[in-house]
Amino acid sequence: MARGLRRTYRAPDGSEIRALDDVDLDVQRGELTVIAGPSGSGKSTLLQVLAGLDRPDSGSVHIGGQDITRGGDRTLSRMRRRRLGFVFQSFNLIDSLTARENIALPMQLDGRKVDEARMQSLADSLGLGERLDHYPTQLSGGQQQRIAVVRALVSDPEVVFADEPTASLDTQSGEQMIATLLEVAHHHGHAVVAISHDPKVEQAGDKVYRMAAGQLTLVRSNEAARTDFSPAAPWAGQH
Ligand SMILES: Nc1ncnc2c1ncn2[C@@H]1O[C@H](COP(=O)(O)OP(=O)(O)OP(=O)(O)O)[C@@H](O)[C@H]1O
Repeated sequence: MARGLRRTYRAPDGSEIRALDDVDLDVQRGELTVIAGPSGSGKSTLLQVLAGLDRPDSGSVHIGGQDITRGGDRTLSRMRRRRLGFVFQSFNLIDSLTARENIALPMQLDGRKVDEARMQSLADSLGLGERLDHYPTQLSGGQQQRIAVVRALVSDPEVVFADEPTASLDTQSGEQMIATLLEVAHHHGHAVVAISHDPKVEQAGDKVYRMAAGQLTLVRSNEAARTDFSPAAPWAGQH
């Protein structure tokens, strides 16, 4: 996915900060990839570059055969809307819209029609099938998160990025979120990339990398993780 990424910032005293120092990364469908590491090690910079929200000084990021570090801003934002899904720390649900309307909104803003059957089957598989016509305030914190996950998945993205997905959650909701991300990777067959400080997220990862001073090292790879990935799922294998 990413090769030779470098991103340098200039500190106020004029010195260079290597936020990304020759980073390579491959992510696989059907796997939860976790990027851990201390504050300031470069995790957010990496996520931003992988998701096309920031450009590296050098190196490449390929998503679906396209190098997203090339091309103009419009191409980039279209690629982001069509090929990537995001689960942020705050779920950014709109209280005046139902769950169904919240899920549909990003695709509607992009001028696309939502596949209602896909939405329903994602919601069913995350235990939200009966809740799509509820408003966010009528849902528990855990259910709200899962709405945000369905919203990230409904456009069938190639990669789903999760930025500190458990940071704002209590222990139980955090555990539910981890189970949901694993379900999304293992059962729905998406590539899920989470950056996190949370040891429980790190423990759950199929592949775990650690960032330190802008360098990325693989610390664990669990090859058995993908055995329950079902290519027969209706949303799999369409890329
Ligand atoms: N816009 C910027 N200008 C200057 N330096 C920056 C900028 N953004 C990040 N940095 C520096 O780059 C390094 C990596 O920052 P980054 O935010 O990627 O780390 P992080 O691992 O995500 O940290 P945290 O876990 O605290 O969010 C840090 O030393 C940071 O101070």
